[in-house]
Amino acid sequence: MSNPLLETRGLTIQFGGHVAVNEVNFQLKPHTFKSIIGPNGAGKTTFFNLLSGQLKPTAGSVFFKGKDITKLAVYERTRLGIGRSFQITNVFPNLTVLENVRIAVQAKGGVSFRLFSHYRKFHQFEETAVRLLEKVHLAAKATQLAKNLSHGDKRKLEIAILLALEPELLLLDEPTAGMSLEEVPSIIEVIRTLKDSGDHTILLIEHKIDMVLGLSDSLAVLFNGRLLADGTPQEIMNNELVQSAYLGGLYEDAVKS
Ligand SMILES: Nc1ncnc2c1ncn2[C@@H]1O[C@H](COP(=O)(O)OP(=O)(O)OP(=O)(O)O)[C@@H](O)[C@H]1O
Repeated sequence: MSNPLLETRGLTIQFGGHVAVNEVNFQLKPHTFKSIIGPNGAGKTTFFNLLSGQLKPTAGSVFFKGKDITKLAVYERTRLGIGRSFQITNVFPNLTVLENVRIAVQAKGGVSFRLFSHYRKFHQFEETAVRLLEKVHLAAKATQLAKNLSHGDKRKLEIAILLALEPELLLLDEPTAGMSLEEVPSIIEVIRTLKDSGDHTILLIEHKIDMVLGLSDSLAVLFNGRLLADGTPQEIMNNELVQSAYLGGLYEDAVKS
């Protein structure tokens, strides 16, 4: 049995009187794909914020590769190999798609703009950027300005920028949020490509269960800040606790909204 890449022990955060994440003990094995599901307000994004360092817990710890990272800042966690996407797309609108990714590759390479005179190096960064755009099925739009992309393509661009940091662990926060129904299959395809590449461990938030059943090796169910269950998709669908607390009644909301 491999050690977990990511682990939380008793992870808790309280906002005033509200416990948004409540004593969560969670494990993620390397090179697996897990989705966190749960209705609106279950604590999924807050849990992600605790993993990526945007929030500090009231109690409990986060471990990455066995190291306690609870007190580390976001950039330190990024450096260790944790890459996180947000529900809101975050790209430079007036740069081209390729430029957006090339700058991220360049930043990872530690080369500043002023030192950026060596043509060969520039070419290498650009080649890497093109390769990343191919990975997210966006190479054909490399020369378009980012601001002219559809919402779905912006999400793909954001993933390519994230990949430029070469994260071992990818935290994807509702990659289909705000997308039109027509755009959803293509982003799912991108996520499947990332999974099949075997290069990353992936943890994905989604509140529409049907979206992730076919993709996930396992599902973790958050409900009222608590980890209600964690298992294979089959185990989760058959879990009585999940059925009564989440699938019963709330499932309809979760798949429709
Ligand atoms: N900074 C904050 N201050 C106060 N309450 C917060 C804060 N962040 C989150 N909460 C509360 O914590 C609970 C969990 O919110 P969270 O956004 O993590 O849920 P979620 O499962 O990601 O929901 P959604 O699917 O709608 O994104 C909610 O009740 C929310 O109002």
